[in-house]
Amino acid sequence: MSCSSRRMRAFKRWMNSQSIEYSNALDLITRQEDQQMYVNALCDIHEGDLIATIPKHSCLTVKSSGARPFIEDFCLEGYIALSVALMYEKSLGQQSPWFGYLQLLPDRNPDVPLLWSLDEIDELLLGTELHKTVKEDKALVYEDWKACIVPFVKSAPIQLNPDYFDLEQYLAAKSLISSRSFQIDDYYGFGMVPLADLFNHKTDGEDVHFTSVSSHSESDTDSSENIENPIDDYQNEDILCQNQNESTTDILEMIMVRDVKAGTEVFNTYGSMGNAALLHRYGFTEPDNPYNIVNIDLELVLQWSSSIFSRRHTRSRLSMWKKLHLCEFPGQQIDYFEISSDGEPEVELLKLIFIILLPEKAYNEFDRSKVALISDKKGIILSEISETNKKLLLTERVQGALLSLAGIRESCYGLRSMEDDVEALKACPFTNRKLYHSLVLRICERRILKKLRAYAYAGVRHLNVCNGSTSTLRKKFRKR
Ligand SMILES: C[S@@+](CC[C@H](N)C(=O)[O-])C[C@H]1O[C@@H](n2cnc3c(N)ncnc32)[C@H](O)[C@@H]1O
Repeated sequence: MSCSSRRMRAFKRWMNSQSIEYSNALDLITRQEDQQMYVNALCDIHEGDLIATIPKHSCLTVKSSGARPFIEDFCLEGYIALSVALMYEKSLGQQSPWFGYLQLLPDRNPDVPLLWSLDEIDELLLGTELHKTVKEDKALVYEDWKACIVPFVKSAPIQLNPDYFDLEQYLAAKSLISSRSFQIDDYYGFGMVPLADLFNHKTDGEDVHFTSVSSHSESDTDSSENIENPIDDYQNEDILCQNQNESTTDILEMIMVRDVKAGTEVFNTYGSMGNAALLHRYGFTEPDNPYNIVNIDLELVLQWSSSIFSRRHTRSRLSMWKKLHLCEFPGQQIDYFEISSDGEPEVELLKLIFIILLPEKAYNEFDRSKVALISDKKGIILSEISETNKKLLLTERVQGALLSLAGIRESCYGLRSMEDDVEALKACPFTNRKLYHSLVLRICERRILKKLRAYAYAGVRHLNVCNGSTSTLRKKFRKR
């Protein structure tokens, strides 16, 4: 019997000891090539079938861990507290009540970019939405470890083996928590949920819902809350601190939300996330993910503006846009603008570009009246422009600016062209997961930028047809 089959058998025995029950229609599989686990249907399973029940006390959380009193005394919270609980239980080895579960898990999830080396991050994530974020994450994790974990180990009232709490172990715990934890309820907060964490994710195509059944709800009738989405806001202390006294229910249920044929995989969903978020938290991407986005940083727009106009011009237009924005959305600061998966820029980006490009006379007029001229005859009130009528702002100059911005954003990916990336992906074995998923991310982001260019060009073409001035415009854009 292979090592992975032995571990799976031990896990099944442990589940039995914890009263975790699951349907005999489920096959828990470990793929030999890469040791990835997943769940298959052994026979047809139908919508509405209850396929598993998991007592909450079997989940590894801060509340259930033996380290709870020390964690609470030390006032650790959120993901730091759960990491300590996980490292503590691992340090106990066979003495831990979760040994049968922990022995099945990998030591860490090496696909999560937090665990990549700085060289890998620079090489594989250059230009992507994750490049800066992951570098910042790494620095923050080190600071957290130094500021919280080291003093905790030194001052804990019981002897802890520091080898199980070093930086490596903390990073390993963080990668597991990031990719395998679920929000349980207000009492338990979030934690590791055995069995539920063997299901892989499929965007908008899940087969099963993971649910907390409440038998003591306010209405005194049974109610259920879908907790399919593993704690997107797991650092939200408000949620974790509510109702500290008791858990309203004892079990979690997994219920089928569609039919699955025998022999096929049963998928959960981790939520509606683009590839950057999936790679960041779970270490994988999907080829056609409708939630992909690309951001254009405000900094980049200012860089573009300063390359054409004086600094004074850029500063005063920026502050006008900020004033207008804060009037509409008090307290909401914008540092970047989203480009959706179909290449549409968010309206605030168009407004900012529009204001930057207003000729001096029109700008002064706009400053007085808040009505901006979009042509000799037509004026618009900028605050009345929303996502639905934003195309009104697509003047010829705004479209030109969008093309320039798409070009500047594209240059962040370095010297390798999109075609190079596509070729590299074709040649990349799926088992080289870091390279494979970072290429998918780069390509899907660059496809969005291509669509942004098409969005701008489409407007340009439309205007040319209306104005009958195709050649002049073409020349203008070739020069840029
Ligand atoms: C909650 S676990 C799911 C079970 C996991 N396959 C295992 O071996 O334990 C989440 C991890 O599974 C992998 N995973 C989940 N869904 C995936 C998908 N659609 N494609 C590739 N990997 C996926 C990723 O490594 C992710 O971090």
